[in-house]
Amino acid sequence: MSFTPDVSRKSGVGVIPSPAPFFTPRPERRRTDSFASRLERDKEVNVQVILRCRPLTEEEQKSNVPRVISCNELRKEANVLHSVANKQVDRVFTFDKVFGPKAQQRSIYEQAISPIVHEVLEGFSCTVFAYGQTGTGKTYTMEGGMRNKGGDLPAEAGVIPRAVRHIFETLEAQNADYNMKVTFLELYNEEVTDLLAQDASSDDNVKQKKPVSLMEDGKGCVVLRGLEEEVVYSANDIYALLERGSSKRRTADTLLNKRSSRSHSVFTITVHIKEESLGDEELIKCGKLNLVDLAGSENILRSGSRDGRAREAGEINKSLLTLGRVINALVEHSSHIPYRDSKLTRLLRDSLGGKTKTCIIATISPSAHSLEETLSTLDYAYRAKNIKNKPEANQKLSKAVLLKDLYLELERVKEDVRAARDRNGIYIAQQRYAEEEAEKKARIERIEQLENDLNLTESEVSNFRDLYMTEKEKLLDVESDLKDCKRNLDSKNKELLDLKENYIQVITKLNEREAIISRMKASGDLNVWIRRSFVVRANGVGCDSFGHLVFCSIVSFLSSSLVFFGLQRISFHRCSRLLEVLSSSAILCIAVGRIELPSSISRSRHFFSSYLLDLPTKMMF
Ligand SMILES: Nc1ncnc2c1ncn2[C@@H]1O[C@H](COP(=O)(O)OP(=O)(O)OP(=O)(O)O)[C@@H](O)[C@H]1O
Repeated sequence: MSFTPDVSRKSGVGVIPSPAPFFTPRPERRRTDSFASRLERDKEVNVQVILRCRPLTEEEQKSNVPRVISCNELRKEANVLHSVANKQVDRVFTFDKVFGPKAQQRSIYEQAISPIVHEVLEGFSCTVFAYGQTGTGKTYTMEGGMRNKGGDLPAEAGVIPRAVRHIFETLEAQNADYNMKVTFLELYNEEVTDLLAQDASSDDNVKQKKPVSLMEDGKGCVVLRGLEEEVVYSANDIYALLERGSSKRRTADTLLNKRSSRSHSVFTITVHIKEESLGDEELIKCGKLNLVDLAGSENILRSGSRDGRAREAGEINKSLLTLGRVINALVEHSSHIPYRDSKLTRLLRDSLGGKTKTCIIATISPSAHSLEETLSTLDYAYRAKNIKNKPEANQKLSKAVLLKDLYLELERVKEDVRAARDRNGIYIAQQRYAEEEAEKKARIERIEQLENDLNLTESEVSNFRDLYMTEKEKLLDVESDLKDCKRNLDSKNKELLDLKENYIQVITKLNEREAIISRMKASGDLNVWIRRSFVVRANGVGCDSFGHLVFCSIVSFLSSSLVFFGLQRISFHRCSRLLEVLSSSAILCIAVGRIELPSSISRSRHFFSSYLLDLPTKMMF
């Protein structure tokens, strides 16, 4: 949470609201980013979530309410176990730290909060906020018992008084040169009021609280115009302010809590600490601790809230619902985070997804009667664990710049005092002042409304931009696919041309072959005649010996082949080659015939005759 209180104590007539000298660093104050700080900026840190389960109240113990929560502090687990009728609930939730009903305020502070306070003293902004159902111990955890009569802290002292003591003790032990301021505000029914402002009316029954306007500077930081900052010099000063502010908080008696807080409260400690000087330049670091006690989420039926109280509870639930929506949007990395939907989320903006280190203390009741609300709190808190913040140390200020600002501030205050003394300022009638104030308020609300609309439009524009970008990406993909297709088509066309060429070649060859075949067919009758004459000589006349067969074959073949080659006009070279083959075949015939004689004569004779008869045809192709 990073909000800037406007420190003008005297808001109203004739007073120029003075800017806070320290809180909004001006551009010229920004120092060149060191490598370390750049690294730091890149660091993302999850929101730390701590679970605290309160003990059963006396009434709950008396009425023997079953306990449904068991906490394992070592394993950082909370187990919800319950069975009613056919319904069985058995769920385990893990958190950064878990504190059971017996956990003491001191151990919670030392284990979970003390390291955060240490970060504040290092110049970071940190937020601790308690969230949970009504009556589960948020105020007890944050405030607890304030102080004993002697000024010591009691055992029930909560996070705020312990943090205050811790800060003072550490700075005193370091003998540090520091200055500390606190603010305390309340957010009730979407109205921010100052809990530290002196009451406008002396009548205790008419407790008019000073309204605070929630605005934004151009850099997204929330500015609280009219919120008083009290300078404090000791822990006791702070306790006194805390007690004063707490007593003004709106509380009510409900069925679930005798002193139920009906508002959200934010207690902020800002500390400026002088650093060891480097050469002539003296630097001042600024740490901020926001301690937030949220109003409890409430089941209106169970809390027994009626009429005004019910409306109040409705407002509380509405703002907590927006907080839930912001958490969901952050966890789901949505493009639009609905911070502007409630003042609570606007106040907590920097603590959720911003530059602040944040710790959420989720408080639950162990009672079976609160099971539904407990499960809701556990789911809520479990989800919040995934929120990432980018903590950044606050800009260090140089002492010279700080002094210049203080002088300017002093001059302004002097002028105001002079004007008041000399009655030299602007004086207007009370009625007119009230009217102008109402007008101003209406204008502020209108601006807020316009800002909301602008935000919505911006989010729509951003959605359209995203859509346009995705469409553009798709178009690029389609274009690249088209290019690939064109390239493929070109290569296929080329292949087709090659195939056509091949086809033409094949057709030409086929035609040539057909021509040869037709020529052969013309000579086919002669072949048949030669074959027949041979068959007559080999089979019909009959060969009385193998020698005779060979002789007949050779003569027959020579004669038929010579006739055939004559017809085919085959070159002499080819003819002589054929003769060579024929003679070697004949010799082979004789050799084979000799081996197989006498039984295989007729078979070999048939074989050789068919083989030799086909040979010229084979040679042709
Ligand atoms: N851990 C605890 N140990 C002892 N008592 C506790 C503890 N937590 C809460 N209580 C007691 O329970 C009661 C309700 O606590 P508290 O008012 O802090 O609840 P709350 O969550 O702030 O409620 P609401 O949202 O209504 O303000 C108080 O009487 C308080 O003392």
